[in-house]
Amino acid sequence: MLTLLSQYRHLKHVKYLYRPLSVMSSESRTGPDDAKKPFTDRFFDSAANGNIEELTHLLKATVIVDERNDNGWTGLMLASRYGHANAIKIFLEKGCDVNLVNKTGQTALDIAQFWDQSEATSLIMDYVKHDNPDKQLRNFFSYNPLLRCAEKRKDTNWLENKMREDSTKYIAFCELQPYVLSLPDNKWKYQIIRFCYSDIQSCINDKNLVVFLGINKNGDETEEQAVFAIDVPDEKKLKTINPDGTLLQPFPGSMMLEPSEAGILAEARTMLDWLDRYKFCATCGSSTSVTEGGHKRVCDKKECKTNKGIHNTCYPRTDPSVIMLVISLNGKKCLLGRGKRFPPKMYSCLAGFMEPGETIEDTCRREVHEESGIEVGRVDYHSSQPWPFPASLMLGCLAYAKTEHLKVDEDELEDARWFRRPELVQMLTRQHPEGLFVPPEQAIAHQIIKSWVRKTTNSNL
Ligand SMILES: NC(=O)c1ccc[n+]([C@@H]2O[C@H](COP(=O)([O-])OP(=O)(O)OC[C@H]3O[C@@H](n4cnc5c(N)ncnc54)[C@H](O)[C@@H]3O)[C@@H](O)[C@H]2O)c1
Ligand SMILES: [Mg+2]
Ligand SMILES: [Mg+2]
Ligand SMILES: [Mg+2]
Ligand SMILES: [Zn+2]
Repeated sequence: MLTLLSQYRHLKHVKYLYRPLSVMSSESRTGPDDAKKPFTDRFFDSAANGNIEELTHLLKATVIVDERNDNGWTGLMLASRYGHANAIKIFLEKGCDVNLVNKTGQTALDIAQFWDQSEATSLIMDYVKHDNPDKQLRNFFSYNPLLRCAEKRKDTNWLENKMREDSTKYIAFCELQPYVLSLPDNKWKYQIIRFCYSDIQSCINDKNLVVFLGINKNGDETEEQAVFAIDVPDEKKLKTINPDGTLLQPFPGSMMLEPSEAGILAEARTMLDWLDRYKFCATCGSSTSVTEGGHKRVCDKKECKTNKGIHNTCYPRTDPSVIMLVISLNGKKCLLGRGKRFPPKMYSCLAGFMEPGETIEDTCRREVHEESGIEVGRVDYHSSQPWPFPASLMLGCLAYAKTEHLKVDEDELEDARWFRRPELVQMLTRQHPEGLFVPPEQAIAHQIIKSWVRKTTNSNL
């Protein structure tokens, strides 16, 4: 507590550091000349000054809601710094990204709290709470809005009726790529197309893989709108039903889906992949039949061991993997590596699959040691993320190093390095002088790195 207080006292003296340059200059530059200023300057000034009329006008034009100034500040951050509630409401209504950090690693919420802007703080907190009622960090691919209704999977009549109901929706995949509409003017660029039974009927036959994904929570409750995923191997069939659609590549395509769409994709893609690749009984090699709305495969050979009792080989698989940010002995540096297949200049957290009989903590220690030679002591859990390529569950951790000397496993990594906090901020905000960067915000690696950077905002690193 004492340390926290002394840190805070120290910071009170350096508050001026957070004063954005564009605001300082704007104070002497109001009046008729304003219209001549570059668009982005006017945008940042109107956010900082709470000029609602100008802000609304500019946001209708070319300025995008998450535009950043030279210090990495967004309009929301500036409005939060000066407590302009109405400007904050506009940014939130426009779907701005509340998670972005500026060059000093602060989010708009951090800034509002730091400057004691109580209305701004509660507006952003309410927004985050609404978006995420349990207030825990949620990662991309985890926002599946469907109620899975596992109890309905065994009700064959219910499922068969649901498949044919008018309100039921189908999302279609071809080679594990969803059939989507492109939304060029949106922040999220693609939407998965929903087909009705009458649209897709011609594609359903005995051979098609179909999975019951769940019930749409937002639909009319009396209607119980069911959602299914269907594999349609022939793209041309989909084109005849809806010529405006296209197939979405996993990278970077699926990262450009609206988060709830990406959540549905995470369930559907892993399920269809499993159904397609696990056609035979793992115990006796016989063919299997799909049951329980696509969530189970049962061996066709009656006498097979798997038909007595419950066997995990009948159910879809999920492969737990750890992903960890290793923090140096003195707490000032973090370890990132470059996988051999990464895009040039990208560095990320080390990661690896869990082995049978291991704890999460021990997997972190083993994988870090294998890949970098570093010994890890304490491991803290951070958050998790479904990673449907094809069936990983990423378990994100912070791992505290006991040693510093690197011995990189050249079979897996091209490079691994210790990075200091200022460099990580540059990499997160894509302002690194050598062009180095970390994965995008949709990846859990980005969120773990960002949360360490945020946690250490007030320290002298
Ligand atoms: N979401 C993210 O931010 C993020 C970032 C990095 C890695 N990942 C994912 O983490 C996962 C694990 O990382 P990694 O590849 O470094 O693991 P890793 O370090 O354990 O090395 C991969 C090797 O592990 C072996 N392996 C053991 N179990 C496996 C399984 N179930 N599936 C495939 N290979 C298995 C294979 O020999 C493979 O070549 C990958 O799926 C990767 O896509 C996600
Ligand atoms: Mg690895
Ligand atoms: Mg490894
Ligand atoms: Mg491994
Ligand atoms: Zn069998």
